[in-house]
Amino acid sequence: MRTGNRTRPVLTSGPRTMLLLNPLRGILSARPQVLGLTRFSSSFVSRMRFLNRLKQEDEACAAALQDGQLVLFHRLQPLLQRGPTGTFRPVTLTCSGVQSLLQNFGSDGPLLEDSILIGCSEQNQAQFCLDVGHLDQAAVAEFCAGTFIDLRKSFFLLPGPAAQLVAKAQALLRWHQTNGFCSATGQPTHRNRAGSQRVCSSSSIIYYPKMSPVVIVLLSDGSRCLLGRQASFPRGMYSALAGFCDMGETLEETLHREVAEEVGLEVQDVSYSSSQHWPFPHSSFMLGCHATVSPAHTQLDVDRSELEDARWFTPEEISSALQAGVPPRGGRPPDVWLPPKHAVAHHLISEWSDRQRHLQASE
Ligand SMILES: NC(=O)C1=CN([C@@H]2O[C@H](COP(=O)(O)OP(=O)(O)OC[C@H]3O[C@@H](n4cnc5c(N)ncnc54)[C@H](OP(=O)(O)O)[C@@H]3O)[C@@H](O)[C@H]2O)C=CC1
Ligand SMILES: [Mg+2]
Repeated sequence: MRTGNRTRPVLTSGPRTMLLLNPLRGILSARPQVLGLTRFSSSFVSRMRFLNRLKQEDEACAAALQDGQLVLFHRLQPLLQRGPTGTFRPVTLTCSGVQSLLQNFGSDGPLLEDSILIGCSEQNQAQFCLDVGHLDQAAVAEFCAGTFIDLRKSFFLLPGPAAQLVAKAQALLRWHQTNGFCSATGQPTHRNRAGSQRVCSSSSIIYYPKMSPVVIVLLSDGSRCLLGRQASFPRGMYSALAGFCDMGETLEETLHREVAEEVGLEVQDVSYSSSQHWPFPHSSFMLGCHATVSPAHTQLDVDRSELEDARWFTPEEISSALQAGVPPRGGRPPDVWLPPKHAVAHHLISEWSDRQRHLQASE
């Protein structure tokens, strides 16, 4: 591996360099006559159509890569950098920056073309990710003035949108790494340019990246909410109840079944709140709901093989746990604390707490 005489790659994640980017550069460079986009369409609509076209047209995607931003991973760990204000952000490189990095390290492994489309910036620049796991991790990190950090840690260090982007990128990289062969024929599969699908070379079966749907529910009896913890959770952390959807189930059926299985209660009303892609341990699609049980039937019958504990919490207990936040690493955590802000469980608990506060204020 050649490491001497290195030219630093062009970083695009800093605020100063971002200002230099032409906002329409990503779109215009990717064959605008083919894309059929105009400067004047809604920026969200044009971004979505741009991305969709890049998934469908290999040539357009290759052109967008030349003008794109890349997030680097090393064996599924994202490369992060601490910004001037102390907050973390993913290191993003230009295409030529990654090319010079690969050349400098004498890379004979995966090439720039192995990068996977993950999104489009507000400045209409296509975003890609690339795993350089064949290179020396410490040397690449030093070269890019960043650090490769385990996804679980990265996810909570990054601000929300960056955390979701990095989680999506890792999920796609992982999916490609583990879907190189057709499960029907055993023959190799080949990806399209964007990396949004793989096709069996023999049967032409098309494979798309997979997520497992999970229902997560915050149960309320009108005045309290129910939280539980698995033995595998960090000590003291309580969360909303969650469970994987079985084949053929609706969201409501999963919710009713999981609540019955885990705590022995019958759900009355269900309302949808919000959703989230959750990368741990593998890609889940979390569907967050609120649900009620009758105040006359709140006696828990906890399945101890699934949950170590489950209890009803008052609005005051929830409010003070929300204020206390996530305990710092090391030392003894409090008896009860709640999932961090990035988790849909936190969102459900906050929503319930706000609603209780409004109800109490209006009484
Ligand atoms: N973002 C958030 O706020 C939160 C996210 N979560 C996530 O929700 C997910 C589900 O919660 P959990 O309570 O564990 O789920 P379940 O209550 O469904 O229990 C998990 C068990 O279900 C079985 N199972 C069924 N289908 C699948 C599948 N597709 N993938 C993996 N296991 C499956 C496995 O059992 P077996 O091995 O016996 O077959 C597994 O051990 C977890 O991945 C967790 O990380 C949970 C809480 C909060
Ligand atoms: Mg569960």
